[in-house]
Amino acid sequence: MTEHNAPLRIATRKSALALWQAEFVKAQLEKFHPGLVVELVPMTTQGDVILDTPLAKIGGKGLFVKELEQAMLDGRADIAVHSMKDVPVEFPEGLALHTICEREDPRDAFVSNTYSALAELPQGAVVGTSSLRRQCQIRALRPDLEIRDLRGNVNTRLAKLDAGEYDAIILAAAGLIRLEMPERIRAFIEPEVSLPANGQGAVGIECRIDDERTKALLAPLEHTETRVRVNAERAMNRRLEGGCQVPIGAYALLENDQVWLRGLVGAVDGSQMLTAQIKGAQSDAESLGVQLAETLLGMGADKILADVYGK
Ligand SMILES: NCc1[nH]cc(CCC(=O)O)c1CC(=O)O
Repeated sequence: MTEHNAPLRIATRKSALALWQAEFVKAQLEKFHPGLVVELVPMTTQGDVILDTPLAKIGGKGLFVKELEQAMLDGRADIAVHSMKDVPVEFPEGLALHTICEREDPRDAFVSNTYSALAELPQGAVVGTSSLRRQCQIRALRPDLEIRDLRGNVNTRLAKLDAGEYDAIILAAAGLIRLEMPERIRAFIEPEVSLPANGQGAVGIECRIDDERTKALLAPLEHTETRVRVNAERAMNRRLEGGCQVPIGAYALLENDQVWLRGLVGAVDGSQMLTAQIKGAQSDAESLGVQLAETLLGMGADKILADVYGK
């Protein structure tokens, strides 16, 4: 048993963005619970070490969370803070996503030192992104552009842009805003052009399901609207078995008491892009996600995803 005044330990990756998110949760916890001591436990994950192989080939985003989850299961840490879009849809036994914090801007951002928007890029311009979701949507809009892989954390990606390797790169706006580089965003790419990844811009907190003290401490950080939106988006991905890095977009908005969920499944080469949408009651957020996934599967998403996974 943990003593009631023991420090709360946050397992975190060491990238600038991961540390920002961990510090953000630490500050929130300290604000809500004066006197609580919160410590960061920085860790290196497999995903941080293997930088030269496309993510889909080495087992996907789960590689960024495994070590953090083991630390919680071993009792070396109490919580892990994640970018929701990097959290696999299923959790290991004994752990759960307990809290979802208020969402930052969910849109993709166009970043360039030369051009001010996607539409202004000249024919054949080189665009960097390693996200299949971004690739297929950009290809559908601008088949003339040359898309090249771009890996690494946010600062590494910006350095590659600045070194002249790309004419432009696409990043999540949320990362640039959090790292206090909003001026890097030359244009926001609206969801109509690039549907965001499920959970993009939201921070989630994972802990042991039997850790009542930690769950009580986390309760005030929960943001209900974000939770409903992300639940709908993740339910869609889960039904599509979009566990790996796949060209899937899922984006929910709340309108009055309704959820408006849009989904997208694309072929990587831009040859096919399926989109669908659904509206319904907030209390049905998850079943709306499942229904939308089934609509997309019925439109042919099953064949596209089988090709991506090489099944
Ligand atoms: N895949 C990496 C990743 N995971 C979370 C963010 C930041 C935005 C967020 O919190 O969703 C980023 C960077 C990016 O996609 O540009």
